[in-house]
Amino acid sequence: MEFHGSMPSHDLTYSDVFLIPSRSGIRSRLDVSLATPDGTGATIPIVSANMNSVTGPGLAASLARRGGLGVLPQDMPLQELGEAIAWVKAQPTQFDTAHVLPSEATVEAARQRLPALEGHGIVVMDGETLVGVVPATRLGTALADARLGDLVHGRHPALEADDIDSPKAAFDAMVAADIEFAPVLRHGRVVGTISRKSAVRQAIYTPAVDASGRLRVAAAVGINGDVAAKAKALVAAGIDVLVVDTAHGHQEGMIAALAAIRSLKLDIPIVAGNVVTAEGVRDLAEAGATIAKVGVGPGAMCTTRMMTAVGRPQFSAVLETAQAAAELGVHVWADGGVRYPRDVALALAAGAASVMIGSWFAGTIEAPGALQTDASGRVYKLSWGMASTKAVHERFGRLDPYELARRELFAEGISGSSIYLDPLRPSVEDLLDMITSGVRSSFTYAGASTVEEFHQRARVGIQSAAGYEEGKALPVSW
Ligand SMILES: NC(=O)C1=CN([C@@H]2O[C@H](COP(=O)(O)OP(=O)(O)OC[C@H]3O[C@@H](n4cnc5c(N)ncnc54)[C@H](OP(=O)(O)O)[C@@H]3O)[C@@H](O)[C@H]2O)C=CC1
Ligand SMILES: Nc1nc2c(ncn2[C@@H]2O[C@H](COP(=O)(O)O)[C@@H](O)[C@H]2O)c(=O)[nH]1
Ligand SMILES: [K+]
Repeated sequence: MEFHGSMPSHDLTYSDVFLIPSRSGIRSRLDVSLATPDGTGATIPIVSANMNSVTGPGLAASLARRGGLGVLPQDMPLQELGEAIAWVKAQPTQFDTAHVLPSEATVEAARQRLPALEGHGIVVMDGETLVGVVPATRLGTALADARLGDLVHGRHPALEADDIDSPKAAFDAMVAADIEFAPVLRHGRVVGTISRKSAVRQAIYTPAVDASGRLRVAAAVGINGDVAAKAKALVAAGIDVLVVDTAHGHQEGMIAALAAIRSLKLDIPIVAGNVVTAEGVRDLAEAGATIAKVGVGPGAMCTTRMMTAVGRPQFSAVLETAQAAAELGVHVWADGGVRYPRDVALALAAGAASVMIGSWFAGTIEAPGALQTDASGRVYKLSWGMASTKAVHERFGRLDPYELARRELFAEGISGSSIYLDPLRPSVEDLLDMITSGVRSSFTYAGASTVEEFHQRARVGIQSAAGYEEGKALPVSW
């Protein structure tokens, strides 16, 4: 990356900067590879944050199916983590995971899973028997206490897995049957679902899979307790990447945790953070991390900057740490503060190998937790910071009340935030479409066909607040 003009002496965040187009030999945005060079096997440079409101098994599977990587949070009990990892590994790579409910379930229960929007549906099953399909749009008009079984009318067409020899064949079959969405069967058993959109996605994305062809997944550990034992258990459960995570990653406790993990000689990428300086990256790399997680304070749920003044504008944090990482042959994940596809492009321009997204993904169908509806009918999910009073309470609820009260005093995050689903992009996959199409386009503007080339070729300028404002669309006349 190079600055257009001179490099400023003050630190910059994503809104302060923009990308300048340069002569390009890339003819199509589809000629761009978004695969990350960080050794995680992800085919798009997107990871989901290890936050309880963001990454559960459902989101991790959908993300990996489109080439990204979900990081399960350190707060899940080990047994639950093991089950979540096994569940992700058992999900189809080619088809979507079905939203299954029994015929006795109510419309209300279904509404907590899916918004009443086209392209989605509930597969109604009693045990192994397929009863039928309720398109999600039907949930908008049905009575809340109606049984799903009573909403199944006629036989909704299903697709035979073995008949679908290409995404286009699946798409065409749905057009011919005049449906947006179908269950997929193999030998009479439901093996997943497919929609017109997911058929198109299948042709564009490459799933992130392990050596056995199963979806990849990561999990996080903190720095306290028997870190090595937990890391070992997670690797035995099947994780592909380990994340060692704490607010202040440049501390002796982290170095000791990494030393304990190093002694296990695990053959997977080890991510550690969070840091925002070159020295931080050097110390983590020396202790055994292959990826440094970068970002203190940019997160949407994060109050660290206002509580402590500590942190660093994220563009400069990524730029400095990525330069240090490149010298050491390690990588950087840019963690936090991403609100638009442009932020992902700028994090990659600054040298990040992957970009971690939290709160934006909390407002999706796949995020953990039930959908809620506000007084005006808008659908949202709850989110909260991992250092918030709520998270601390859940993490240490089993402790002695005095110890819990002591820890709650140190909260550095928001406990209750409503993240609204975008009616045009209710699924994490819709957000991935938006992000990756934006970033593919950024790459071609820079004449780059890979993440490494983008690191080399990106030209970044500095803009005023008015410059940033000018870039926004104006949905109403002025
Ligand atoms: N990226 C960011 O900006 C931030 C992210 N977070 C996220 O919140 C979650 C919880 O993290 P965390 O609070 O570190 O909890 P952890 O359970 O990982 O514990 C952190 C350990 O470090 C010690 N410590 C020393 N100084 C600090 C400090 N300034 N802040 C926090 N701990 C410190 C703590 O001791 P003691 O409690 O006795 O002080 C404790 O032993 C993580 O997922 C983390 O990523 C949290 C804050 C900022
Ligand atoms: N200071 C805090 N940081 C937090 C907390 N919970 C999460 N985080 C960090 O934010 C990113 C995600 O950022 P987002 O803008 O995409 O939401 C996450 O990975 C953590 O590093 C918190 O309670 N306090
Ligand atoms: K913030």
